[in-house]
Amino acid sequence: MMRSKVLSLVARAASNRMMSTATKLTTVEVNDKTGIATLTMNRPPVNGLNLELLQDLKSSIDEVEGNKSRGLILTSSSSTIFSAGLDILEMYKPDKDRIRAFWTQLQETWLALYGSSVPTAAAINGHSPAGGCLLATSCEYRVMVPNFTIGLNETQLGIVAPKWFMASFLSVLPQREAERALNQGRMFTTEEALKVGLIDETANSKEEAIEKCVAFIGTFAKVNPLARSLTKQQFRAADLQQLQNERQQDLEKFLFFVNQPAVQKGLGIYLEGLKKKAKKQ
Ligand SMILES: CCCC/C=C/CC(=O)SCCNC(=O)CCNC(=O)[C@H](O)C(C)(C)COP(=O)(O)OP(=O)(O)OC[C@H]1O[C@@H](n2cnc3c(N)ncnc32)[C@H](O)[C@@H]1OP(=O)(O)O
Repeated sequence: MMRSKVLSLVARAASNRMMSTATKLTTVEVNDKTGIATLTMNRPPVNGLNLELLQDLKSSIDEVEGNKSRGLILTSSSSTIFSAGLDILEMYKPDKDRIRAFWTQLQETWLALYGSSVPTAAAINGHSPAGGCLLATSCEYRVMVPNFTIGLNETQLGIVAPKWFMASFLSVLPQREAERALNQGRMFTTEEALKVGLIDETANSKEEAIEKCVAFIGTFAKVNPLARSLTKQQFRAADLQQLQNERQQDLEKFLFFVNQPAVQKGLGIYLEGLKKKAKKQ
């Protein structure tokens, strides 16, 4: 029996970056029986990670950290998309102040998720490119539904994944696999992802994926929570510290890169391609 506690009612959905409406972009439901929180992204059509969704994700993660949940499961309300990654509209012809806030928020959200003290798992119930893959690989365990794709495809867009994207990827894949996949901008099918170890299990539905995430989190039931979380944090400390130390440089590097005319041109062409494809469907 699930008592649905919507802990995070969030505001300011912006499918257009100038417009804000009172829609919740993330919800957190804590299961009374298991004590595990399910954090659901809800920004149609593709859970594009814009400033507001990133803010909501961060406050939901904080909420879960603060409410003594036994674990966090990240998933999506869409039946076909986990997250399409960063909202390209945030990076294409960007507003000067907003893009700073956007990247800073992305850093904060990653630090909170990758460094979370509670056990984390992703129920990947749809496509999960780029920033979507970053969120999934920031969790400790991944269960994915068949017939979708996951990966860091940045080079396909003519952009370069920052070091901390690579750190998350490398926490899951061996260096050789990670390097090759990133250089290729490779998207893995569910089956390929399982084979290479990018995901831990497959499931036939979102519900089954969540059950498997619950079972993973359950493996810690008899482990001392403080010892577990300190151990996790020691494993991740170097990656977290590196970004903490370089946050300002990382921001300036991103701004410099994204504002290059060639990068802007590439993003424009990519967006146009996405829009044409969407119209054809
Ligand atoms: C510069 C330093 C490093 C920066 C790091 C960046 C990391 C990133 O995350 S970059 C973003 C990379 N993401 C992608 O490449 C994903 C692109 N999207 C897709 O491949 C597909 O949309 C999908 C597989 C996720 C879903 O396919 P589906 O057929 O269901 O939906 P579509 O018809 O393609 O899309 C619907 C709608 O959404 C728009 N859209 C899709 N993805 C994005 C996005 N990432 N940002 C902004 N908008 C996106 C798409 O254009 C359609 O819009 P319209 O309905 O208005 O045409």
